[in-house]
Amino acid sequence: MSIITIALPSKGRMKEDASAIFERAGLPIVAVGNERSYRGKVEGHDDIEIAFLSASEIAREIGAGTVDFGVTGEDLIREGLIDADAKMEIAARLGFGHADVVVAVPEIWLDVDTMADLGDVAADFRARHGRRLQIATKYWRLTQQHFSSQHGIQLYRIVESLGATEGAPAAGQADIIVDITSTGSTLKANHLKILSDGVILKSEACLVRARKSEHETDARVKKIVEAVRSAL
Ligand SMILES: Nc1ncnc2c1ncn2[C@@H]1O[C@H](COP(=O)(O)OP(=O)(O)OP(=O)(O)O)[C@@H](O)[C@H]1O
Ligand SMILES: O=P(O)(O)OC[C@H]1O[C@H](OP(=O)(O)OP(=O)(O)O)[C@H](O)[C@@H]1O
Repeated sequence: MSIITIALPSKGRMKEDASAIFERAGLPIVAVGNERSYRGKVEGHDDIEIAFLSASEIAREIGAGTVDFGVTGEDLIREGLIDADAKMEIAARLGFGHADVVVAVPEIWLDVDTMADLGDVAADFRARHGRRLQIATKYWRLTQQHFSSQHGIQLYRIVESLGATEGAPAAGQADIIVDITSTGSTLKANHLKILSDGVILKSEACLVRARKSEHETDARVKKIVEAVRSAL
């Protein structure tokens, strides 16, 4: 019988919650070898293999179809995969790892409250400042979709930020940001405000299935989804 592979977070904020859900689903996970091993099994199910990977790697492996299921954030899936819906299905939203991907601007931009206002700012930016509006983010794809496709804003430049994104405007590295927020305290501490229509994605941890034709005739696939859903 073929092996079904499930990728779970090996570290970080989603690790414990992901394991707990599988435990409640009646699919208790045990490490193969010692505690530090990146391979696991599901007790009593020799045909299921667990791969412990980082949350962003899980998105990539789902896209490549090298694993059957994964638990990761929807933000990482939609940012990491071109045409995500063709490659994967969100089988369950798991109720943890909540974070919103948002557009935030300096609080002192008093007359900028919407994406349309921001579009006006972007259009004037070069004339006023001699350069394009700069957006600090690690979410390139989501930013481009939201600005260009959804709001028709083309005049901007993305400045890649790999951390402390909220500090970029004060540091003069960018004018505004696109990043995740959960409590909002980091935005507040950096005097940034979310635009009223600036929520790009409401993300949470999801059970994601790679779309593979062999899943259609595999009863185990349906069983895993049902077990996880029943644990929520
Ligand atoms: N406050 C938060 N800060 C960062 N990520 C959060 C937060 N709340 C929820 N998340 C979610 O957690 C996921 C990222 O988790 P984690 O930081 O463990 O992954 P990762 O370790 O960053 O992966 P990698 O190491 O490859 O970058 C994302 O889906 C993100 O939306
Ligand atoms: O809205 P808040 O509750 O303030 O959370 C949002 C912040 O948390 C995350 O950073 P974190 O310090 O966790 O580091 P990371 O991005 O490297 O995971 C995220 O990148 C934001 O900066």
